[in-house]
Amino acid sequence: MTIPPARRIAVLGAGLSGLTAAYRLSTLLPKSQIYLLDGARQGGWVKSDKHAVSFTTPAGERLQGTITCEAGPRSIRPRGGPGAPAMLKLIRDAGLEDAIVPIPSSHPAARNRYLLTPAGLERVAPTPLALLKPASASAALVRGAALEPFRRSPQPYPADESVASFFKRRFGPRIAHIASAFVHGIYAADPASLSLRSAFGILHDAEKKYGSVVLGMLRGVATPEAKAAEAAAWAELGELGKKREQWSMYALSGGMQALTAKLATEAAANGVEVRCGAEGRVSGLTKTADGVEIALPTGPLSVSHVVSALPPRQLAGLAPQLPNLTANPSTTVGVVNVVYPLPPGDIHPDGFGYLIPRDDASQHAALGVVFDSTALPGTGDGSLEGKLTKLTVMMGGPYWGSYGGAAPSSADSLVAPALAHLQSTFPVLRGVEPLLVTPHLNAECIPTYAPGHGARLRETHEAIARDWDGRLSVVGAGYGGVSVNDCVLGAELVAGALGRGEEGVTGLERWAEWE
Ligand SMILES: C=Cc1c2[nH]c(c1C)Cc1[nH]c(c(CCC(=O)O)c1C)Cc1[nH]c(c(C)c1CCC(=O)O)Cc1[nH]c(c(C)c1C=C)C2
Repeated sequence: MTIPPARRIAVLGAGLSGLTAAYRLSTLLPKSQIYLLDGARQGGWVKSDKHAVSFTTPAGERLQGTITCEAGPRSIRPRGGPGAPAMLKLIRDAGLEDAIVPIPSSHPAARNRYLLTPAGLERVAPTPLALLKPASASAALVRGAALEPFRRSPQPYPADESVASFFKRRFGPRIAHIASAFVHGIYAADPASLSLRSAFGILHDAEKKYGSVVLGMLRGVATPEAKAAEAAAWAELGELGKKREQWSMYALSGGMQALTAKLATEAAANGVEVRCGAEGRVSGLTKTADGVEIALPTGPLSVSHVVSALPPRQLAGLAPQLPNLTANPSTTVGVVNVVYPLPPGDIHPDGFGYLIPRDDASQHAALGVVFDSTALPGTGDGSLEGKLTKLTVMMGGPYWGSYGGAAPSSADSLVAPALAHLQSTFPVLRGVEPLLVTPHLNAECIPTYAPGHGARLRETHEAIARDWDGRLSVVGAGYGGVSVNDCVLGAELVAGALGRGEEGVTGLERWAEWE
């Protein structure tokens, strides 16, 4: 049964998820009044800062221009689940197709990713040369993969477990240690605190179905229905869907903020009322007979439906009866952009960057380094490209939590350890003055899905459906994935359902049958 589309909808939170929901609702329900409310800045963790720089090259050439540094997400994946076509469709619909900067699969950033081990930087690829070095990480990965199919699975098979326990069980402690680097590079989390099923569900499914991760990956675990749905989503994108097959990732000219800024502009042009900053600070939600009353500094706002794109913990403060919203911690990440007046080739190997397994750079609390100049060419540095080197040091996460330390109180205190870390990896930088150093302390920016997350989402779904009369939906990284694609997908699913006039949309329907 369908009900008439809601007429007054408030979206809480103006990060990527909230902006996507508000923009899409404004296109699907042009006669409805949409509000976008956020007590902080528009854009959330997406922040592309422009900086003017001028410098003299080692050859004596005087250069000046503007460069873009990302404090948050910087690249997008054109594959890997239904979020990928959803993101590309959003970009196209918002009129940003021309801003896409594809990174082809043949590009060094796509081919070369490194691990920093006590022996130095090692390319993650099972090259014959690496395999001849028994101590190399690549050789360990190949050995681990060869032995994995012969390991037994526990009976009964666990409903969920931590990523650390899974890797130790299936591959042994050496590979579990290497895997910590990949967990740092996506979740900035301690593998012992992260749910395998919610973070790397494909590994859980592979072992459960085939008794072996390696066999499962070779045979594939996606259901025919999921494959068909994804193929249809790509087909709907026509030429663009075809073109992306050649890309390993893509970025946006002007940086990721080009997307959030465009969504905000388009939403406002479609009549969305945007209130960000003090006037958008929501202090309470009350269910009424025919909708929801939102407490704002300027007085109550009555709407027929609320879409929360707030972090679950923040929503818990507004709807304390809802279960499980405070079950997951979030991790704080230090992001330090450093720009040197040297060409990238003088500093680092060609590639995307490197990750660091647990403890291998603990004195700097370093998780990894992105080689921005080579990873994201063509995103806004114009004539300075190739003349300077932009690096981003990612720090903190579990080092400021379960690994034992505490988060620093200011972003400025990240500068010294970030520079020391770069100098220890690249001795050529000792004595080179950076052109620019911009530290950011992104407090509680990535949720760590604790084991059992999926089952808790099912309970939250049931509670919203039962207690909110179809008036509340939830979207955002706190629920169904931390990538920008996941954020867009969650918001699109909710906006699409509301746009079709569907009843009782919680945003957590995907977990309704979770076992
Ligand atoms: C070192 C810290 C981090 C780096 N990136 C992130 C952190 C915490 C954040 C991040 N990276 C990825 C995601 C999810 C998906 C997305 O939005 O695209 C998030 C939230 C993607 C990702 N990055 C790496 C891997 C293996 C993945 C998974 C998907 C893929 O293969 O692209 C590796 C990686 N991350 C960082 C570096 C330096 C690095 C590899 C060298 C930085």
